[in-house]
This record gives sequence, C-alpha cells and structure tokens, in this order.
Amino acid sequence: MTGFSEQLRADSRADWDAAARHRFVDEIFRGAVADDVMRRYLVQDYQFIDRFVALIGAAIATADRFESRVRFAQFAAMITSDENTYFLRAFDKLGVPPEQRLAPRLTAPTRAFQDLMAEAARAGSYVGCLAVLGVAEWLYLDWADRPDATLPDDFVHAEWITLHNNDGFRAFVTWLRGELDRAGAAADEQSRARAAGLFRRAVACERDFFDHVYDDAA
Ligand SMILES: Cc1ncc(CN)c(N)n1
Repeated sequence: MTGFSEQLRADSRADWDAAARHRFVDEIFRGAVADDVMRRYLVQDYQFIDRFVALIGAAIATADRFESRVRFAQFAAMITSDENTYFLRAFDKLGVPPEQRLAPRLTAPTRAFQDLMAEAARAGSYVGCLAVLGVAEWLYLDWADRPDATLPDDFVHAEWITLHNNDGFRAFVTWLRGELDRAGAAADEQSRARAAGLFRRAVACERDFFDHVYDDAA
C-alpha cells in the first residue's frame, strides 16, 4: 500500500516537478546562478529558515514520542550551526549588508511561506507540522540528489547543494517521510485532510519561492 507521504506527493506532482527541476536548480549545479539572484534567494531564505526552526520547535512539542523529539532537536542543531554559518559566509562573500540579513523587505512568496509555517505550528497537530517540514526537506533532497554531478567551484553554490544531499540529510529525509507515513496512518480523517492541504500549499510555495528570485532578473 502506498504511504501517506507518497500519496501527498502524487497529489502535487505538477508543482513538485516544476520546483525540483527549476531553472535555479539547473543553474546552481552549473555554478551559473547570477550573484544578484543568489543574493535575493539567500536573503529571503534566511527569513524562511527563521520560521522553519520555529516549526521544528512545534514538531518537538507535538510529537507523540521522545525519540522523535530527539531527532528533530538534533536536526534543529544542524540548521542553527552548519547551515546558519553557511548563510553568514555566503552573505559576506556576496556583500549582503546587515539590514538585509536581519530585516529585509519580505517578498510575497516568503510571507506566504512564513504564514503557512506559522499556521501549521499554531494548529498544534504533529501530522500537520510533518506535512510542511516533509515538503521542505524532501523536495530539497529531490533536487539536490545527483550523485554523478560535479560540484561547482564557488562554495556559495557547492555548499547549498551539499547541505541538501549529504548522507545525514538523506537519512533524515527518509526518517521524516516514515514519520509522516506513521502519523498519517494514525490520524483521523479530519487531521489527514488538514495535513494534505498544508502539504499541497507548501509544494506550491516552494515553486513560487524559486520563481520569484528571477522576477527582477529575467
Ligand atoms: C524555501 C526553502 N525550502 C526548503 C529549504 C530546505 N531546508 C529551504 N532552505 N528553503
């Protein structure tokens, strides 16, 4: 029988594939994302990450067992250390000023994504938190996982790929999908339907997020 995670992805196939095969993905593997596009992407993504860590906190609070809380706490530690320092080094390299790092003007897709994560956190449902976290990490593994690809020279491009295709990340996404399958199977119909809605909206947000960094650039 197909698990909940696979069913949800199948329901969002068009947006999922558009995001996972986005122009940004093709360009980052070629080391060809223009600096102004990369700057716009990372500045907005840093604001995404802020709410994303808060959503991990909600998953820790709503999880139904200690081992799940431990796994999420370890993942939050990685984001707030290795991934955070990547952003800071990339901002230095790209010349991003302090106000753009801390309080940039949010674009509509960033705000929509933040609102979705806040909504999932507030609802206090573990399966709902998993739906949004699952999209964010599974979709990123999907685009980044090209074992035969040569990495670009610039660390700003290369590390954004390796943060999302290393063995630890792959194992975490496998676990996260299993967790979504498990919580989905245990949930009542109403919670499953709410989680499905969050998943669908999160996939659409991922697509819009990639699209919008090219809005002023094309
Ligand atoms: C928009 C977005 N989605 C997902 C990820 C992967 N953590 C991210 N950094 N940014």
